[in-house]
Amino acid sequence: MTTVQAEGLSLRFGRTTALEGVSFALDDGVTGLLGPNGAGKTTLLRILATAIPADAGQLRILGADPRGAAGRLAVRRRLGYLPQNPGFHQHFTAFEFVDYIAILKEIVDGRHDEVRRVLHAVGLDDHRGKKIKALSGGMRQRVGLAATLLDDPALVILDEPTVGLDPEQRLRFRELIAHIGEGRTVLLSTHQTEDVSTVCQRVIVMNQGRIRFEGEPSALAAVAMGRVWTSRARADGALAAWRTGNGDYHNIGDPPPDARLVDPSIEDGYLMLIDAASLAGAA
Ligand SMILES: Nc1ncnc2c1ncn2[C@@H]1O[C@H](COP(=O)(O)OP(=O)(O)OP(=O)(O)O)[C@@H](O)[C@H]1O
Repeated sequence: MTTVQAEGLSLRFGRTTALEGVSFALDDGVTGLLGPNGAGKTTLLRILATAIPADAGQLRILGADPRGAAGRLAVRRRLGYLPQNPGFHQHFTAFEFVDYIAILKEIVDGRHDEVRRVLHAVGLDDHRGKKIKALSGGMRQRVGLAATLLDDPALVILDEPTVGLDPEQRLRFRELIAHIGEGRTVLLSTHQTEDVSTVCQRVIVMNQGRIRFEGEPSALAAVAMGRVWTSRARADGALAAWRTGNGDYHNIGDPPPDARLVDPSIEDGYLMLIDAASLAGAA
């Protein structure tokens, strides 16, 4: 069974169209959700997490329709959601925070064992007695991730969990996400194309409330095939160009006839997909 099936989801906040006709399907494995600021990623995740309803469209999550109270409850029982700002209680220990979420989730039998299990799963055995305020950003994110894993959810929704982490913490966090994606459905919102290339089997790109791409990461890179080249000097007419470590310029756009074409990356494909204004901003 497809975990998530969305058809034509739309949502407006006053005059702002946050989502417009969004359709996609999610299955087991990790799917990355990429898009610039304001693309509609968080709004979409909140709808999938049943925190807010869409104005229009059809949605089935784990076979249930979240428009009705019974459907919402069925989804929530099998869902793990890590919002952008999980609202950690700074004076709680890691154990107390996850236990608090376990209480809210109405886990009754073996609750403390379950809290220990998820803290172990994210590598926090040695830190569970530490106060949240004393943990590093990466460890704090792991506490949040532990809470999303309570009761072994079938669908895990993570909103920009790698923001603010240093490279090593990001690497460790990616390893955890890859592991979590084995045998369940994970939707990972991110600004980092590297998150997508390292752990995602599929990727969705959003911009201005619409889906611009859905497919495998390699297919996202292929969007820029024949449109990426290097040059000694900044190329005229490139949509985006930046100087690389060896002093050459990396250019995206319509190449001149004698251009030294290079294989595009996922980032190149992503930049090709979003609009010219965003490309100018990225240059
Ligand atoms: N509660 C709200 N009230 C009014 N407008 C909102 C609300 N939530 C989101 N929006 C607007 O909807 C659009 C989509 O916002 P959203 O937060 O979903 O984007 P995003 O892709 O998650 O951005 P970011 O990467 O910056 O987190 C934006 O224009 C935003 O200002």
